[in-house]
Amino acid sequence: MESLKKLFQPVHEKVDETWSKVTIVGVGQVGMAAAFSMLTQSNVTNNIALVDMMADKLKGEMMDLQHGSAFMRNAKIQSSTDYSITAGSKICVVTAGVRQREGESRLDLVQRNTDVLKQIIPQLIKYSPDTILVIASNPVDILTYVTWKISGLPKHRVIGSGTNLDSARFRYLLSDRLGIATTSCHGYIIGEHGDSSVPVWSAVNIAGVRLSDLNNQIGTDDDPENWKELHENVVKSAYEVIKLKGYTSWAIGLSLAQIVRAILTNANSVHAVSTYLKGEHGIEDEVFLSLPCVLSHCGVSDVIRQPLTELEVAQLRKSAKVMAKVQNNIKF
Ligand SMILES: NC(=O)c1ccc[n+]([C@@H]2O[C@H](COP(=O)([O-])OP(=O)(O)OC[C@H]3O[C@@H](n4cnc5c(N)ncnc54)[C@H](O)[C@@H]3O)[C@@H](O)[C@H]2O)c1
Ligand SMILES: O=C1N[C@](c2ccsc2)(c2cccc(Nc3ccc(F)cc3)n2)CC(O)=C1Sc1ccccc1Cl
Repeated sequence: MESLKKLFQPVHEKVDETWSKVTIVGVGQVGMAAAFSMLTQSNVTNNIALVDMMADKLKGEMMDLQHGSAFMRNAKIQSSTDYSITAGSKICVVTAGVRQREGESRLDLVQRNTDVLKQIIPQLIKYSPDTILVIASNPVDILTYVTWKISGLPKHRVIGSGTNLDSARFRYLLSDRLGIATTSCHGYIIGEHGDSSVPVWSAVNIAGVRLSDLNNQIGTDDDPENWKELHENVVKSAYEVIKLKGYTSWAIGLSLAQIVRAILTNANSVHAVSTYLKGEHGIEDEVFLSLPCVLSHCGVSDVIRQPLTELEVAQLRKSAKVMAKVQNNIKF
């Protein structure tokens, strides 16, 4: 320690900051893309705890990230299979899960991932009782509901990534078709994440110019410009990416980092995420589906009430019934 005394004079004990601590459970493709995004994107966090059940993979991913510290902002990156490492996390992002087996039914997958969440969620709450849970594991809307039930947290502190990725892909495709930056192309996909999501055509706009005002058949089968294909390609591109690289990671990782940034910075910004929707648009069941939500330090502070067509409402209510039916068969 003698040489260090020549290097610097301690003035005050350093503080272990946890005000922006984020836990990521699951160091697979999604979890590590999320960790990398959070540590390298601006204004997210420099304090990450990684948890997984595969000890060697976990340590390897932690070390590999730590070795990039020279390119980060004083990052603190820790990991353990022991959940005590997660203590004091403001946000816990759950990407852990088992993959759908060939021919496996959605319900069977849900039950297996429910059993995974029954191991994870109580441990997270034990060490961070005030945390906000962000779920990415699929089927994300049902698993967000499962997390809400297991955790006992209030609904504003249990958030699913929902159609955040769907909406991002939709905006990219819109941007690509118009030749305008994606950040200036606005649109929301709502409802159930994945194959049954719902595009809100009346909300698609560039600088407030609604495409539906320029083409009142937009999104319909009669539309001569076939804008409906844009939403169809949101789904097709997911399957294409899986076919080409076997998984998806970068877009969902960036999507999770955006959600985390909005919460940690008390942004009050609007994002399509999966939230408790009983009572919205005539939904009667306790389900989690996506609508544009205001994200702030408390989690979901508001749900935006977009004017929807009868068809859009019907699609939303149909997804709610499908979710409720699956949820009623889950063994907790
Ligand atoms: N919501 C979305 O838009 C979206 C997009 C892409 C992927 N996903 C979903 O994200 C999830 C993760 O995908 P992936 O490609 O990273 O999978 P992956 O198999 O690469 O990683 C999953 C990780 O979870 C870990 N894990 C499993 N059980 C665990 C437990 N009980 N405790 C701790 N860790 C555990 C595994 O060890 C593995 O490292 C999947 O459910 C996938 O469908 C969602
Ligand atoms: O980009 C993805 N990749 C996944 C994936 C990642 C690793 S293995 C599969 C994907 C891709 C294609 C289909 C599909 N279906 C699925 C349905 C229920 C589940 F529980 C799990 C997966 N999932 C997981 C997923 O949710 C996405 S987004 C996505 C999927 C389908 C339609 C539209 C979108 Cl925006």
